[in-house]
Amino acid sequence: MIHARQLRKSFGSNHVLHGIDLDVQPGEFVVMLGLSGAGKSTLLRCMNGLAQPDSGTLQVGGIDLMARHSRRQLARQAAMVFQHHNLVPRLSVLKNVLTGRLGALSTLPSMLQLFRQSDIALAHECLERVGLAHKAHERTDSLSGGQMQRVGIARALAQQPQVILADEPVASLDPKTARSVLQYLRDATRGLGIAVVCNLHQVDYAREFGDRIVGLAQGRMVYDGSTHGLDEAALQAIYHAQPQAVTPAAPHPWQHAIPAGGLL
Ligand SMILES: Nc1ncnc2c1ncn2[C@@H]1O[C@H](COP(=O)(O)OP(=O)(O)OP(=O)(O)O)[C@@H](O)[C@H]1O
Repeated sequence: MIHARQLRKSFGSNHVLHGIDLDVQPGEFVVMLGLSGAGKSTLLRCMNGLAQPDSGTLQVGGIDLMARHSRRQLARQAAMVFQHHNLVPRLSVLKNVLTGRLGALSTLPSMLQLFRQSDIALAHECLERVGLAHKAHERTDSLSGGQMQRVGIARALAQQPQVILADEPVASLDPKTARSVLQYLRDATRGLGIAVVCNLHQVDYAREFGDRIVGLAQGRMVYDGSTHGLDEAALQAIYHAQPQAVTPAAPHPWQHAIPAGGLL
């Protein structure tokens, strides 16, 4: 699904990603943790084709993101769920979900938004997966924040992607609603074998919903392992990072979980 090797990205003199190695399998729910500025969004943006890595290799759903590719080609493999859901408020819930099908239409039908019956059926099915089938014909701005985020998930599912990239999808939601949204995201993607990489700031949610945790600190992967292995030492490395201390010469108890070559 996702294969990154020695991925590096800088903005001018700001070296943001320092050689990331990451493999994500179908159906896996990977939560990415790290301080603000650790490089989590930049890594997701590289995977979504919104940022171009400087070097290394990166494949998402079989597409080589270091080579030329079309947005449409990538949209069929990777869908994004945003913090502020990026929906069109005045459109119906169903129409917002159908925008996830635009990349699958040829140019003219896409410009005229002429959806096929099969696209409409799929959009209804995606709404059902997030428990919102009954809201299909309501205006999107009549929904609550949690419901809107579920529409964002349904739109991503409607792309029929192999990978969903979620950038802090529950940052603006109360804890109960946040849990319900993450539950829908996990259940829907697991049922369909879609790989998820989800940036979160809440360690509790990461432990509850992640199959696996990836910890970034100052653009380096300092933890890659199970939720059970996310102990104090791992949290210390992620949130109080001194990257020069995290080297093969000074192993941490959880270091076995990090792929070879993934520390520098
Ligand atoms: N388009 C850009 N142009 C210049 N610098 C950028 C750009 N995008 C990100 N950066 C810089 O890259 C670094 C990492 O930012 P990034 O948003 O990836 O971190 P993050 O871990 O996602 O943080 P947060 O949790 O706050 O979203 C920061 O120093 C940021 O200023």
